[in-house]
Amino acid sequence: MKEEKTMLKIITLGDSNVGKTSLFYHYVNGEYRYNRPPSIGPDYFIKELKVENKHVFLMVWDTCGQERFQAFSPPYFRGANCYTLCFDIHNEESFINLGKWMDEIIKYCYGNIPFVLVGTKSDIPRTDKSISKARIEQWCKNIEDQGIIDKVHYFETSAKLSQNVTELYNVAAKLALEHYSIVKYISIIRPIGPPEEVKVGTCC
Ligand SMILES: Nc1nc2c(ncn2[C@@H]2O[C@H](COP(=O)(O)OP(=O)(O)OP(=O)(O)O)[C@@H](O)[C@H]2O)c(=O)[nH]1
Repeated sequence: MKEEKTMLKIITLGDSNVGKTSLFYHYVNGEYRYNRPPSIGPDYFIKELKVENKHVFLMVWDTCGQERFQAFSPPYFRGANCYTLCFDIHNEESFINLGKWMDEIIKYCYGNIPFVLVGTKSDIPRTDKSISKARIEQWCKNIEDQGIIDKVHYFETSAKLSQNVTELYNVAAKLALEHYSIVKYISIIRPIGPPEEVKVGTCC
């Protein structure tokens, strides 16, 4: 029998300049690109891989963190199986704005929200102004305590030094497959249409 092919959608989110495109570019091309112009719109690529012995197509979306993109972003938030939520570990504002990005994700999801938290630019040594590991752990714990997700998966990455880039996308792919299976299961057991509060099909 022909193996069923599964398309999983992963969306990269976070403030402008945190290094989203550099991560995305590194994952696609296996290298760091210096002097890249800022993103002017969303971009994506599709990669074929095996996740837990299942043949899947990973559709990874890069977005730009600018306000003008956020104003038009809802179509890109929808239909995701996992989000990679990025902040720069040396940029306080990008860490504080994680709450804003979470609010956006929550609008389009229900149940356990599949996301991976990514602290970027780990090749730059931490200073007093950087976000401490203790603060990041506290942020993860708050999210877990609110029941938004059972366990936050956190990676500190460097696109520049190739640290944790593949690892983060491997975990995102695994979470995306789990989410895909749950949504598929719900749509099978509720074929006539979901009750209003479940909103299958309009969420991630
Ligand atoms: N040291 C270091 N710098 C990085 C790393 N990743 C990205 N940068 C730098 O951070 C800046 C922003 O990187 P981008 O990948 O363009 O950031 P972005 O989040 O996609 O920005 P927008 O497209 O505006 O949303 C660039 O100058 C990169 O060279 C990293 O791992 N280490």
